[in-house]
Amino acid sequence: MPKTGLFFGSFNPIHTGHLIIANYMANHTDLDEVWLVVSPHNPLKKKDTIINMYDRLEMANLALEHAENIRSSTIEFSLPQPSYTIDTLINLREKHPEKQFVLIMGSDNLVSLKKWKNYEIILRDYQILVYPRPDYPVPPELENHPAITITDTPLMEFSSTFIRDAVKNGKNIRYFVPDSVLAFIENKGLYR
Ligand SMILES: Nc1ncnc2c1ncn2[C@@H]1O[C@H](COP(=O)(O)OP(=O)(O)OP(=O)(O)O)[C@@H](O)[C@H]1O
Ligand SMILES: O=C(O)c1ccc[n+]([C@@H]2O[C@H](COP(=O)([O-])O)[C@@H](O)[C@H]2O)c1
Repeated sequence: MPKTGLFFGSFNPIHTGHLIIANYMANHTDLDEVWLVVSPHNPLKKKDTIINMYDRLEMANLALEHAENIRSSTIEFSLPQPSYTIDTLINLREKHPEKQFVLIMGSDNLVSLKKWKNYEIILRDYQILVYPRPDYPVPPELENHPAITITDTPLMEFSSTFIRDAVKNGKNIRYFVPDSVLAFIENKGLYR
């Protein structure tokens, strides 16, 4: 059964950290592919900091132009908002019974997992590959949980928040995002 990693996120905007994680998961683990699922609205985030989902998708597609075994997914664009992960997982399972889905998340999301809708069902029914993130140690009660695998990958101390703040302050963000994404942000005047 093909194994597909689902990397859910706001991607506001997508950055080099996301791309390194997606590439590691798609090409250095036993996953066959990774789908980067652009979420219209994370239930735990205020909507006013999140730009239009189509611009976020476009940036993800630009960033993934040369990626191997990684593609974007718009599955949540047609589902109710905010975007509850369990609802998307159930929908994907129905649509793709031939695939085994595995979740990919940074350790910050693992820290807030207990606030997610039906998180016990997620932990019961899905494997989760966790990418460690500075300042977000894995909660001890989840460290040895059978659903969870912590990957042995380098820490990257940057975030979409850092990029949005830098753009607002007129700072240079080259290399934090791919050149194509940088050009898109500049041309559309995003995050100013
Ligand atoms: N530097 C990083 N190291 C590890 N995981 C990361 C990193 N940046 C993002 N992630 C993970 O990528 C996924 C999508 O993240 P998201 O789009 O929220 O990016 P973010 O940088 O955390 O954004 P924001 O700063 O807006 O909260 C989440 O699972 C998050 O944990
Ligand atoms: O299902 C939930 O209750 C839930 C709560 C918080 C976050 N999520 C999802 O987790 C993903 C990570 O979001 P983000 O903003 O950290 O990139 C995104 O797809 C959210 O919709 C899901």
